[in-house]
Amino acid sequence: MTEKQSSMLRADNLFREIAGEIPVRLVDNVSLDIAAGEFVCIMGPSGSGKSSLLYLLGLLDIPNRGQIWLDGIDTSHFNEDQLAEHRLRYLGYVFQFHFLLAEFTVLDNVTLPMRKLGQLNAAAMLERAKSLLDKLGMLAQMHKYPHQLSGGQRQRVAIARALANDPKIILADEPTGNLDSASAVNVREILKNLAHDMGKTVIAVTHDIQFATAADTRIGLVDGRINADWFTRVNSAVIAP
Ligand SMILES: Nc1ncnc2c1ncn2[C@@H]1O[C@H](COP(=O)(O)OP(=O)(O)OP(=O)(O)O)[C@@H](O)[C@H]1O
Repeated sequence: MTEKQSSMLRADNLFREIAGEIPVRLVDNVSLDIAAGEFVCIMGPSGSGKSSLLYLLGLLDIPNRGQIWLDGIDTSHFNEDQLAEHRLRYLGYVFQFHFLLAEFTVLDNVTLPMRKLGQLNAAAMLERAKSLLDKLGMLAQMHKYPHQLSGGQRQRVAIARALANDPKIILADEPTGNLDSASAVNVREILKNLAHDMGKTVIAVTHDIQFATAADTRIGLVDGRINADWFTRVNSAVIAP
Protein backbone atom coordinates (compact mmCIF):
# COMPACT_ATOMS: atom_id res chain seq x y z
CA MET A 1 0.00 0.00 0.00
CA THR A 2 1.41 3.36 -0.97
CA GLU A 3 -1.19 5.73 0.45
CA LYS A 4 -0.48 9.10 2.03
CA GLN A 5 -0.05 8.72 5.80
CA SER A 6 -2.26 11.72 6.47
CA SER A 7 -5.17 10.22 4.62
CA MET A 8 -7.84 8.79 6.93
CA LEU A 9 -10.43 8.27 4.25
CA ARG A 10 -9.69 8.28 0.58
CA ALA A 11 -12.04 7.54 -2.27
CA ASP A 12 -11.00 7.12 -5.88
CA ASN A 13 -13.53 7.46 -8.70
CA LEU A 14 -16.51 6.11 -6.77
CA PHE A 15 -19.37 5.25 -9.04
CA ARG A 16 -22.76 3.94 -7.93
CA GLU A 17 -25.67 3.29 -10.18
CA ILE A 18 -28.91 1.40 -9.54
CA ALA A 19 -29.54 -0.94 -12.47
CA GLY A 20 -32.92 -0.97 -14.16
CA GLU A 21 -34.65 -0.14 -17.41
CA ILE A 22 -33.60 3.42 -16.75
CA PRO A 23 -30.49 3.21 -14.52
CA VAL A 24 -30.32 5.72 -11.67
CA ARG A 25 -26.90 7.25 -11.21
CA LEU A 26 -26.36 8.09 -7.53
CA VAL A 27 -22.65 8.84 -7.34
CA ASP A 28 -20.62 9.70 -10.40
CA ASN A 29 -16.84 9.38 -10.24
CA VAL A 30 -16.28 11.01 -6.88
CA SER A 31 -12.73 11.19 -5.56
CA LEU A 32 -11.77 12.70 -2.22
CA ASP A 33 -9.08 12.53 0.39
CA ILE A 34 -9.93 13.35 3.99
CA ALA A 35 -7.35 13.67 6.76
CA ALA A 36 -7.50 12.52 10.37
CA GLY A 37 -9.19 15.15 12.53
CA GLU A 38 -10.85 16.88 9.59
CA PHE A 39 -14.42 18.16 9.91
CA VAL A 40 -16.01 17.83 6.50
CA CYS A 41 -19.47 18.66 5.33
CA ILE A 42 -21.19 17.50 2.19
CA MET A 43 -23.90 19.75 0.79
CA GLY A 44 -25.91 19.97 -2.36
CA PRO A 45 -29.44 20.05 -3.72
CA SER A 46 -31.99 17.45 -2.68
CA GLY A 47 -31.42 14.24 -4.62
CA SER A 48 -27.83 15.14 -5.54
CA GLY A 49 -26.48 11.91 -4.02
CA LYS A 50 -25.19 13.11 -0.64
CA SER A 51 -26.63 10.25 1.40
CA SER A 52 -25.64 7.77 -1.28
CA LEU A 53 -22.04 9.01 -1.12
CA LEU A 54 -22.04 8.88 2.69
CA TYR A 55 -23.34 5.30 2.61
CA LEU A 56 -20.50 4.32 0.29
CA LEU A 57 -17.91 6.05 2.48
CA GLY A 58 -19.41 4.31 5.53
CA LEU A 59 -19.20 0.87 3.89
CA LEU A 60 -22.98 0.58 4.14
CA ASP A 61 -23.24 0.29 0.36
CA ILE A 62 -20.81 -1.01 -2.26
CA PRO A 63 -19.79 1.05 -5.32
CA ASN A 64 -20.08 -0.41 -8.80
CA ARG A 65 -16.63 0.99 -9.48
CA GLY A 66 -13.97 2.80 -7.53
CA GLN A 67 -12.09 2.22 -4.31
CA ILE A 68 -12.18 3.36 -0.71
CA TRP A 69 -9.22 3.32 1.64
CA LEU A 70 -9.81 3.58 5.36
CA ASP A 71 -6.71 4.62 7.24
CA GLY A 72 -4.60 3.30 4.36
CA ILE A 73 -6.46 -0.01 4.06
CA ASP A 74 -8.02 -0.81 0.71
CA THR A 75 -11.59 -1.91 1.43
CA SER A 76 -12.52 -2.87 -2.11
CA HIS A 77 -11.94 -6.59 -1.65
CA PHE A 78 -13.52 -6.89 1.79
CA ASN A 79 -15.93 -9.75 2.31
CA GLU A 80 -19.13 -9.31 4.40
CA ASP A 81 -17.38 -10.21 7.67
CA GLN A 82 -14.58 -7.71 7.07
CA LEU A 83 -17.08 -5.02 6.15
CA ALA A 84 -19.09 -5.70 9.31
CA GLU A 85 -15.99 -5.64 11.49
CA HIS A 86 -14.81 -2.35 9.99
CA ARG A 87 -18.23 -0.79 10.41
CA LEU A 88 -18.24 -1.74 14.07
CA ARG A 89 -14.63 -0.88 14.87
CA TYR A 90 -13.63 2.06 12.69
CA LEU A 91 -16.85 3.83 11.80
CA GLY A 92 -19.51 5.52 13.89
CA TYR A 93 -22.84 6.56 12.41
CA VAL A 94 -25.23 9.35 13.34
CA PHE A 95 -28.44 9.72 11.34
CA GLN A 96 -31.19 12.31 11.17
CA PHE A 97 -33.41 9.87 13.02
CA HIS A 98 -31.55 8.65 16.10
CA PHE A 99 -32.33 4.89 15.75
CA LEU A 100 -31.93 4.37 19.49
CA LEU A 101 -33.58 1.17 20.65
CA ALA A 102 -36.82 2.17 22.37
CA GLU A 103 -36.85 -0.71 24.86
CA PHE A 104 -33.26 -0.06 26.01
CA THR A 105 -32.11 2.61 28.44
CA VAL A 106 -29.68 5.32 27.36
CA LEU A 107 -26.86 3.42 29.06
CA ASP A 108 -27.73 0.13 27.35
CA ASN A 109 -28.01 1.82 23.96
CA VAL A 110 -24.46 3.15 24.33
CA THR A 111 -23.11 -0.14 25.65
CA LEU A 112 -24.60 -2.24 22.82
CA PRO A 113 -21.90 -1.65 20.15
CA MET A 114 -19.23 -2.55 22.71
CA ARG A 115 -21.05 -5.80 23.47
CA LYS A 116 -21.17 -6.57 19.76
CA LEU A 117 -17.43 -5.97 19.38
CA GLY A 118 -16.76 -8.03 22.50
CA GLN A 119 -13.40 -6.55 23.47
CA LEU A 120 -14.19 -5.17 26.92
CA ASN A 121 -15.50 -6.85 30.04
CA ALA A 122 -18.81 -5.74 31.53
CA ALA A 123 -17.26 -3.32 34.04
CA ALA A 124 -15.07 -1.66 31.41
CA MET A 125 -18.03 -1.29 29.02
CA LEU A 126 -20.08 0.34 31.74
CA GLU A 127 -17.27 2.70 32.64
CA ARG A 128 -16.71 3.69 29.02
CA ALA A 129 -20.41 4.22 28.35
CA LYS A 130 -20.71 6.43 31.43
CA SER A 131 -17.63 8.40 30.49
CA LEU A 132 -19.01 9.06 26.97
CA LEU A 133 -22.40 10.07 28.34
CA ASP A 134 -20.65 12.37 30.78
CA LYS A 135 -18.69 14.02 27.94
CA LEU A 136 -21.96 14.58 26.08
CA GLY A 137 -23.76 15.94 29.13
CA MET A 138 -26.11 12.97 29.31
CA LEU A 139 -24.90 11.08 32.37
CA ALA A 140 -27.83 12.20 34.51
CA GLN A 141 -30.21 10.68 31.93
CA MET A 142 -28.49 7.30 31.68
CA HIS A 143 -31.35 5.28 33.14
CA LYS A 144 -33.99 6.95 30.99
CA TYR A 145 -35.51 5.52 27.83
CA PRO A 146 -35.27 7.31 24.47
CA HIS A 147 -38.92 8.45 24.55
CA GLN A 148 -38.20 10.33 27.79
CA LEU A 149 -35.60 12.56 26.09
CA SER A 150 -35.76 15.64 23.90
CA GLY A 151 -34.66 15.44 20.25
CA GLY A 152 -31.33 17.09 21.02
CA GLN A 153 -30.72 14.76 23.96
CA ARG A 154 -31.48 11.71 21.83
CA GLN A 155 -29.03 12.91 19.23
CA ARG A 156 -26.36 13.35 21.90
CA VAL A 157 -26.97 9.75 23.02
CA ALA A 158 -26.75 8.65 19.38
CA ILE A 159 -23.37 10.41 19.19
CA ALA A 160 -22.23 8.67 22.39
CA ARG A 161 -23.30 5.35 20.84
CA ALA A 162 -21.41 6.19 17.64
CA LEU A 163 -18.30 6.76 19.75
CA ALA A 164 -18.70 3.55 21.77
CA ASN A 165 -15.98 1.56 20.01
CA ASP A 166 -13.69 4.57 19.63
CA PRO A 167 -14.03 4.75 15.83
CA LYS A 168 -11.64 6.83 13.76
CA ILE A 169 -14.39 8.18 11.55
CA ILE A 170 -17.85 9.53 12.35
CA LEU A 171 -20.35 9.74 9.50
CA ALA A 172 -23.40 11.86 10.10
CA ASP A 173 -26.41 12.13 7.75
CA GLU A 174 -28.41 15.29 8.48
CA PRO A 175 -27.61 15.04 12.21
CA THR A 176 -29.34 18.33 12.96
CA GLY A 177 -32.19 17.91 10.48
CA ASN A 178 -34.83 17.15 13.12
CA LEU A 179 -33.62 19.55 15.80
CA ASP A 180 -34.61 23.01 16.97
CA SER A 181 -31.98 25.64 16.28
CA ALA A 182 -30.40 25.66 19.76
CA SER A 183 -30.05 21.86 19.76
CA ALA A 184 -28.72 21.98 16.21
CA VAL A 185 -25.96 24.38 17.26
CA ASN A 186 -25.14 22.14 20.23
CA VAL A 187 -24.90 18.99 18.09
CA ARG A 188 -22.88 20.82 15.44
CA GLU A 189 -20.38 22.03 18.06
CA ILE A 190 -20.11 18.53 19.53
CA LEU A 191 -19.30 17.09 16.12
CA LYS A 192 -16.78 19.84 15.44
CA ASN A 193 -15.10 19.18 18.78
CA LEU A 194 -14.93 15.47 18.07
CA ALA A 195 -12.77 16.37 15.11
CA HIS A 196 -10.74 19.21 16.56
CA ASP A 197 -10.30 18.00 20.16
CA MET A 198 -10.53 14.23 19.83
CA GLY A 199 -8.94 13.83 16.40
CA LYS A 200 -11.93 12.02 14.90
CA THR A 201 -12.57 12.44 11.21
CA VAL A 202 -16.12 13.75 10.96
CA ILE A 203 -18.05 13.75 7.69
CA ALA A 204 -21.53 15.18 7.78
CA VAL A 205 -24.22 15.57 5.15
CA THR A 206 -26.23 18.67 5.87
CA HIS A 207 -28.60 21.25 4.45
CA ASP A 208 -27.62 23.63 7.25
CA ILE A 209 -25.46 26.47 5.93
CA GLN A 210 -24.25 27.31 9.46
CA PHE A 211 -22.99 23.77 9.70
CA ALA A 212 -21.09 24.25 6.48
CA THR A 213 -19.59 27.47 7.79
CA ALA A 214 -18.20 25.60 10.81
CA ALA A 215 -16.61 22.84 8.72
CA ASP A 216 -12.94 22.71 7.71
CA THR A 217 -13.81 21.38 4.28
CA ARG A 218 -16.99 21.72 2.24
CA ILE A 219 -17.84 19.35 -0.55
CA GLY A 220 -20.57 20.42 -2.95
CA LEU A 221 -22.38 17.64 -4.77
CA VAL A 222 -24.59 18.16 -7.82
CA ASP A 223 -26.01 15.24 -9.83
CA GLY A 224 -23.72 12.84 -7.98
CA ARG A 225 -20.58 14.76 -8.89
CA ILE A 226 -18.33 17.01 -6.85
CA ASN A 227 -19.03 20.60 -7.85
CA ALA A 228 -16.70 23.20 -6.41
CA ASP A 229 -18.78 26.09 -7.77
CA TRP A 230 -21.84 25.07 -5.82
CA PHE A 231 -20.58 26.66 -2.62
CA THR A 232 -19.61 29.85 -4.30
CA ARG A 233 -23.16 30.18 -5.58
CA VAL A 234 -24.75 29.24 -2.25
CA ASN A 235 -22.46 31.59 -0.36
CA SER A 236 -23.22 34.51 -2.58
CA ALA A 237 -26.96 33.78 -2.34
CA VAL A 238 -27.12 33.12 1.39
CA ILE A 239 -24.22 34.89 3.05
CA ALA A 240 -23.54 37.95 0.90
CA PRO A 241 -25.53 41.07 1.88
N1 LIG B 1 -32.00 2.56 -3.93
C1 LIG B 1 -32.36 3.49 -4.79
N2 LIG B 1 -33.02 3.18 -5.93
C2 LIG B 1 -33.37 4.12 -6.81
N3 LIG B 1 -33.08 5.43 -6.68
C3 LIG B 1 -32.43 5.80 -5.57
C4 LIG B 1 -32.03 4.88 -4.57
N4 LIG B 1 -31.40 5.56 -3.57
C5 LIG B 1 -31.41 6.85 -3.96
N5 LIG B 1 -32.04 7.00 -5.14
C6 LIG B 1 -32.19 8.27 -5.87
O1 LIG B 1 -30.89 8.75 -6.08
C7 LIG B 1 -30.81 10.16 -5.93
C8 LIG B 1 -29.84 10.53 -4.83
O2 LIG B 1 -30.39 10.17 -3.56
P1 LIG B 1 -29.72 10.63 -2.19
O3 LIG B 1 -30.64 10.20 -1.09
O4 LIG B 1 -28.33 10.13 -2.15
O5 LIG B 1 -29.73 12.20 -2.36
P2 LIG B 1 -29.51 13.33 -1.26
O6 LIG B 1 -28.65 14.36 -1.91
O7 LIG B 1 -29.03 12.73 0.01
O8 LIG B 1 -31.00 13.88 -1.10
P3 LIG B 1 -31.70 14.67 0.12
O9 LIG B 1 -30.94 15.94 0.33
O10 LIG B 1 -33.09 14.92 -0.40
O11 LIG B 1 -31.69 13.74 1.31
C9 LIG B 1 -32.24 10.60 -5.67
O12 LIG B 1 -32.79 11.00 -6.87
C10 LIG B 1 -32.90 9.37 -5.12
O13 LIG B 1 -34.28 9.37 -5.37
